[in-house]
Amino acid sequence: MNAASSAPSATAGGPATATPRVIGSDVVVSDLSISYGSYCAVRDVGFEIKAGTTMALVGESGSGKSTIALAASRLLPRGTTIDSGSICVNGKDVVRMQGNELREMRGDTVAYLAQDALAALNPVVRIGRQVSEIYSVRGGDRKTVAEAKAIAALAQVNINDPERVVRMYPHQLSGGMRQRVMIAMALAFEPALLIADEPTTALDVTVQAEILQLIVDLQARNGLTCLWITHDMSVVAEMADSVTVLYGGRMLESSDVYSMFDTPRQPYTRKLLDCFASGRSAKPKEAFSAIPGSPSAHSTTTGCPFAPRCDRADDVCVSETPRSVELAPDHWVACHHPLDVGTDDDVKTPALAASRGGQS
Ligand SMILES: Nc1ncnc2c1ncn2[C@@H]1O[C@H](COP(=O)(O)OP(=O)(O)OP(=O)(O)O)[C@@H](O)[C@H]1O
Repeated sequence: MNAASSAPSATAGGPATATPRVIGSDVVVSDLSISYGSYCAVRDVGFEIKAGTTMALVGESGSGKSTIALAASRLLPRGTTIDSGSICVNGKDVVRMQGNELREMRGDTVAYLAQDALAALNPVVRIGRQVSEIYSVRGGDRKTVAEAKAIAALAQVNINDPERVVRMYPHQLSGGMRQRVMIAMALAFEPALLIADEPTTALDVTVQAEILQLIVDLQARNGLTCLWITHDMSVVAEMADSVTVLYGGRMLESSDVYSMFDTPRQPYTRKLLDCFASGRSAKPKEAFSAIPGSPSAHSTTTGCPFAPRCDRADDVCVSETPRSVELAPDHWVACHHPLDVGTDDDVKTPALAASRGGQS
């Protein structure tokens, strides 16, 4: 797809049902290519997230999800180049920001929530100081005002007894509590876009569910736009309004979450969903689905990056990069041999409806 002209758009209708006060913004990523030295990790990626909705960026390890997340937060490591493209939030291109505009963008417009809260927090500084410094340093508040705001921010993310928690160090908190602190810090200045880079991967399932619910609640309250990075389709089923599937740094499919789960058109997406469905339904001794091969072994500049592992691939898949085509309204697919609709190619994933309390 030429993403600049035809970025797929998210469709509302996901978990948040209240009418929120929308602070979020449309996000439009166009023709984005990013390289680590001579290695191109992201190629010609484009998508759009409607204000107040959540888009999940999914794909196996190494597909380029975090690279896009870091680019949108302008946190890419030194030596990384954004070769082309734009990432527009609130109508402004984050890629081209410099100086004060860039400093203000971080936190004010775009907030980044990392997977590892323990690594992100300073181990020798009490929680209260870490949170209140956001208000005093960035917001210019007096110390007492900043401390009061820190306590209020911790209460907002359902931390009980925040007056006690502000006196604690990060290692004294559970993983879930640390992630709540990180969410409070990320949302301190009501950013337009929250980028959540697998923030629940390190947590056990019950804490994970609590954190997911917290973000859904916060989103329903303030209409935050969310880019959710994950390889976990059950999290996608829980959280996303729309989904973009990456593979080998390229976008293979993008649509609203229901079309993606019910009528995936890219064979790779279908295989990801088969893994998800088998993980949910597998009885003891029943085999889990897996995708044979590994993505890291196949870095291609021409052809479909999934071709070496795809059972539908032929010569054209190897020699020509598929263009992204809108096969149904807002359903974009890059594939020379897309799956058919209304045949056995469809997957019905009741788990999605169950995750959404029966919505469909
Ligand atoms: N700092 C770096 N230097 C060089 N190559 C990198 C760097 N960071 C990532 N890469 C490479 O870029 C590609 C995309 O990596 P990225 O971390 O964006 O993928 P991902 O989909 O987020 O994977 P994961 O789910 O494992 O985090 C991979 O091949 C990776 O090895």
